Amino acid sequence: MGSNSASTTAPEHFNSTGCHIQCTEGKGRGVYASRYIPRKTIVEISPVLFFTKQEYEEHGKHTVLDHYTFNWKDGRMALALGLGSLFNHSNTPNVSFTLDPQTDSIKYETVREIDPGEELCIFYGHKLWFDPVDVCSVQDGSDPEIDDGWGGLSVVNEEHRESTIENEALLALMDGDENEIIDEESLPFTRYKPPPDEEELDTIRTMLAWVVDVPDPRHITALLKWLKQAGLDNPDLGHLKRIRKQDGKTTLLLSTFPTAPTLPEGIDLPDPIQVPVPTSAALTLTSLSLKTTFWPTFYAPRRKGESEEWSRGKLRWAVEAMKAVASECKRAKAVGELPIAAYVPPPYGAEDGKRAIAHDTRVSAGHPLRHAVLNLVRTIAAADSQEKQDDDTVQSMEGGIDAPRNGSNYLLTSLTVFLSHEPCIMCSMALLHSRVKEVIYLHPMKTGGCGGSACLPTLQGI
Ligand SMILES: C[S@@+](CC[C@H](N)C(=O)[O-])C[C@H]1O[C@@H](n2cnc3c(N)ncnc32)[C@H](O)[C@@H]1O
Repeated sequence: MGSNSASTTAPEHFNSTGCHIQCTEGKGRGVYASRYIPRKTIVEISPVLFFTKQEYEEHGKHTVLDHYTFNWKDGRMALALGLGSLFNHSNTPNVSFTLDPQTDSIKYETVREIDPGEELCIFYGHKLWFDPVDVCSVQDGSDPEIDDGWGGLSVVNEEHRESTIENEALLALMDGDENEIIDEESLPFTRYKPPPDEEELDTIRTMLAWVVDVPDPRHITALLKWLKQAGLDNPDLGHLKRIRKQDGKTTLLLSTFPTAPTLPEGIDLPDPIQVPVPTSAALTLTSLSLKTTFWPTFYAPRRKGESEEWSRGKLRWAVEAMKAVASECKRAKAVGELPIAAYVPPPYGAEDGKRAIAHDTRVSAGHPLRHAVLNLVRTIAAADSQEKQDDDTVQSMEGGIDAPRNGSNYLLTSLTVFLSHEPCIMCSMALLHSRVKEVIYLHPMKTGGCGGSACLPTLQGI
């Protein structure tokens, strides 16, 4: 795009905010910093020229203007005048923009400090019509999490939301019967593709579980009842059979908790022991026979498409959750923290359940580990522990038994965590340890532990 003339530097732009126009190989013209620009500097306010949809469809779309026009809030097509049309795209933008319908203009503001010579970029959206060259990302080797802008959040950020082409597609997808399933190809996110099932003995992933031999199989019914009452029928072990009958011996699977469960009194049992058991169901028959050598495992071949289907209703639920994340990011930003947030809502369709939200507090706490995810996990742990104390008080008042609730020892069993940014390896491990069901994030990170630098759940030994 634009002219790639031999002279690559134009005079400094007369908006005098320290920007000039310059050409780059593969991108055409772009906006560059002539000098150091502090964070939160308004570098440009561009007036906007409007076209009707019809004018755009019949004319604009077939001209070079197509590279510059975008949807305004009310459905008209808009063209930013001034520098506005010359900001190139980056996945890690250093400039955010706000549409102002009062003045029919767009405000461009830096989201971090900009060094002289750096290009100023905005985030166009996730579906680009060209092959992006991305040099706006942090260039000085500093921590991208610290220097993070608003990349990715524009999809759910109210101020930016309606300016992206994909938003119209998103609104259309959410519209209609809540139970209607959305085609996998139309979903507004990409799924991390799990690796194929383990089909070699030494690649089977296992975890340690407590088991106990039951010398008299007539006690099995009573023991299964006890497992339930004791809260040990954890969904985490749902892929494994509870009882193994081998070489004339009956063995009962108890739990994967770190410490051995206290066995019921009145039944004569040996001490529990720990054995390795598969971490997931068998997806193929070969894997089934291998996994069963560790412990009897259920055979659960994946359905076509392999992963859980998404309905329009579930998408609406997820978009609402992401809006909560974006608002939390704004709150964090307003108090000088990094705009990184994590949110866990009750599961889709559930009327009630755990709910918590947290943002990064590394700046105010002066603590390098106060990542949003760790703050979220701590919030949930604190709430759980408070709830348990309250339950204990009620139980002791009522003389009830002190039994953990089903799956209550894990913090995020069956829950989805929504994040502004892909969690780092430390946070991914915390989520995994909390037995999170799924993680949905907006902004991928090179250092991430959910597909960026590694995908933790797929690592050998985890
Ligand atoms: C709004 S214009 C930006 C200014 C444009 N570079 C020019 O010279 O006029 C959008 C166009 O710039 C180009 N562009 C923007 N960001 C880019 C990027 N990261 N990599 C490659 N081309 C980019 C694409 O051709 C796109 O259609």
